[in-house]
Amino acid sequence: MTDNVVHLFKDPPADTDDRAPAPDAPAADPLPLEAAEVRPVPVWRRSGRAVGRAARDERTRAAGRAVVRHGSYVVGGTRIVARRAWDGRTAARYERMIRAAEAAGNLEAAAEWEERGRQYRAARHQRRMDLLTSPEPLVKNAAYATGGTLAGLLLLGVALAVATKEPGDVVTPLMAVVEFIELMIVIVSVVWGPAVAVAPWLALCGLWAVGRHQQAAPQWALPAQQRGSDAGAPITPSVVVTALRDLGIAPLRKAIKEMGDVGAAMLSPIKIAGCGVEVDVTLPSGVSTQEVQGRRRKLAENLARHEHEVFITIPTAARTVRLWIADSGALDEPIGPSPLVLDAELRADYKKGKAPWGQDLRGDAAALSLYQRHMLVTGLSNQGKTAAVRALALWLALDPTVEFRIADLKGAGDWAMFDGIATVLIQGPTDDHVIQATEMVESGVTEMERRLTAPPGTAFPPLIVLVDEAQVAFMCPAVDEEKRPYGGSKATSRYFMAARKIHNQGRAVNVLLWQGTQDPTDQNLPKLVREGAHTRASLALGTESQARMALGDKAVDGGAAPHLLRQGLDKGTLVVASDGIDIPAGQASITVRTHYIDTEAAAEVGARARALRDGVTTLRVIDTDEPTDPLTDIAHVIGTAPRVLTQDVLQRLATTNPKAYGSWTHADLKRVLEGTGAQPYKSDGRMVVGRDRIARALANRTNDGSASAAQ
Ligand SMILES: Nc1ncnc2c1ncn2[C@@H]1O[C@H](COP(=O)(O)OP(=O)(O)OP(=O)(O)O)[C@@H](O)[C@H]1O
Repeated sequence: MTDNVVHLFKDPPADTDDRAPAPDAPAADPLPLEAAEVRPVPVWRRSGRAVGRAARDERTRAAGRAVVRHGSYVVGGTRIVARRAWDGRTAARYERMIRAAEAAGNLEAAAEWEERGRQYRAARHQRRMDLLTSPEPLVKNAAYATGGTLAGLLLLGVALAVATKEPGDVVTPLMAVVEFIELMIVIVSVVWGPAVAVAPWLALCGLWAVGRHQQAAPQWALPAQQRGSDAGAPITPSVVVTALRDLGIAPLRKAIKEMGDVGAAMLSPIKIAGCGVEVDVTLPSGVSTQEVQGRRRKLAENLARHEHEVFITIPTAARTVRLWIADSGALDEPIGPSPLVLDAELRADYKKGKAPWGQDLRGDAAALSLYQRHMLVTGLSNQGKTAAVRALALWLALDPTVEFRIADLKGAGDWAMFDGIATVLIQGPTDDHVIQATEMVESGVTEMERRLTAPPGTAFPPLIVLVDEAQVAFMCPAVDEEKRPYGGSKATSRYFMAARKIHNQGRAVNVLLWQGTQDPTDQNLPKLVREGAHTRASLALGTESQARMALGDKAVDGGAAPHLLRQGLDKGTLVVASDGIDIPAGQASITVRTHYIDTEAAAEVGARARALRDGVTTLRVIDTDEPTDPLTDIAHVIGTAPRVLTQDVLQRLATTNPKAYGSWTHADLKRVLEGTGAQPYKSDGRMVVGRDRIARALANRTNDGSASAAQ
């Protein structure tokens, strides 16, 4: 019969699993390795993997998060509503505020809250006592009200009956009220059932809404846009308090925990300040302002900002730190061009004016008074030091009474636009340039000493002696013929001693030293020279110890942190310590983002400054080995001015060629010019040398020369 069976499938598969091999069957070959590995995986393991895959699937996780989130909203909302109700019914709020004030060490506020709590309790007690005695008047009042209403309705009915002449109308108003009440009862009896059914759901929705509004769910369960994307999030009191709490300062954490919800009592109102916000934090007792300052990076990260976007300063109020928190990325936006470039009519006033330098972090204009202040600007290389000092010099150049003597010891042409403005312009990095720069500073000392011996009441035009890249001078190994070094910081070091002398006495007679220096060390910027400057400003620096050199301990202890500026990114941003700039009360320094005036724009401003001046001749120091021709040199130092004071001629000659003219007196000048027809003469009561007379003397000499040559 089996032969007659027709299989409905082709070659049925051999079911090797279920059937044991026949005892007499030949032993099967052992399975090759590959075959062993593809053995089916047990069902339990496959199901486990499938469950794991499903659990890891993003859709499952999103669904899980949604369930937890919405559940948490309800639970959190219930907690919040319950606490609000509890706060409303009890004195818990006052207790909490007292604890917060105590934790913050503010005993005055604690006493005030205690008093408010006492008043609240007294009022509550009074209400309860009133409740005990209230039923009798309540009943009475209800009886009066009912009687009054009935009487009123009847009166109305009587009036109606008189009007309609229907005696039955007396009760019409009364019946209308009865019918209305009946209708209400019907409505309530109809609505009551569904209302009772719906009310719990409405309450649930309300609690959910409260929880959702307060984001009362774990961070990980929140929607993606609220979770972890707090970079640049607005700064709210709770964000600041949480950031402070998580700063890792145990007493601060403990105090904030004790304050609970009212930790924000430590904060002043958060104010918009430029491209960021500002808030003062009164620290609880036991927490020092220094501890908070020392954790700037952590605080910034807790506030979802970069370190350079948070500034911590110490205002006047005790135990208080002032936080300035930039809007995310705002500090990387450039500030606008300088008013010097924008306003072609701008003029400077050395004494009363302020140089428009840039903006402070609040976005307010930062202007610096340069009146009688020595200046030191430091920073790492290529951070904008020259541009910052030059911006100030360009502004001051718009006051034609100011004389500049400039040595640029880099010599890359950054100061070339001062040709025709400065009376001395040295540009170059070699030892020879340092020697000339030193002699230029020494000529400043000579001028200062002359002024110091002038009769009291003499007015002195400002003289700015400016050395850019002054570290080159301090590091110069050259020595003069008396073996005195030009560089270094010994008592015999010529640059150092000249700088110190100007620092010590130059201010009162308007002889001021401005120095720009790079990457300060004790060697390239000696302590006495750093301390002598009234205005100290620093661009990005490498270390805190350099910041201390640049700005002084007081400024750094007060929060100045140029070492935290970002090299390369914060170009042109300076931390400034000076009484010439408005610094918020209690702060020791201010951060200024300077306007950048590039070399081209600087040349334009320079041209305007030159036009305001009366033909200044810039001396590029003459090679001292050249033979001297006094008449030509005098003509050169007079330049295009019609006449120059003999004193100034002597001084310019000494600057140009100190070897030849350094020791010259009025008598020498007179001797040389005698018989040339260009002798010094009196003009407005002062001895001067006239340009035209010198030119004539030179021309006569040439003619004489050519005449004698012709003979
Ligand atoms: N206020 C500014 N804003 C933006 N960028 C600036 C500013 N000032 C300078 N820079 C940029 O920094 C570069 C270097 O400026 P600068 O030559 O003034 O630096 P430096 O510190 O004097 O350099 P070095 O010490 O090497 O002489 C400029 O070419 C410019 O690109």
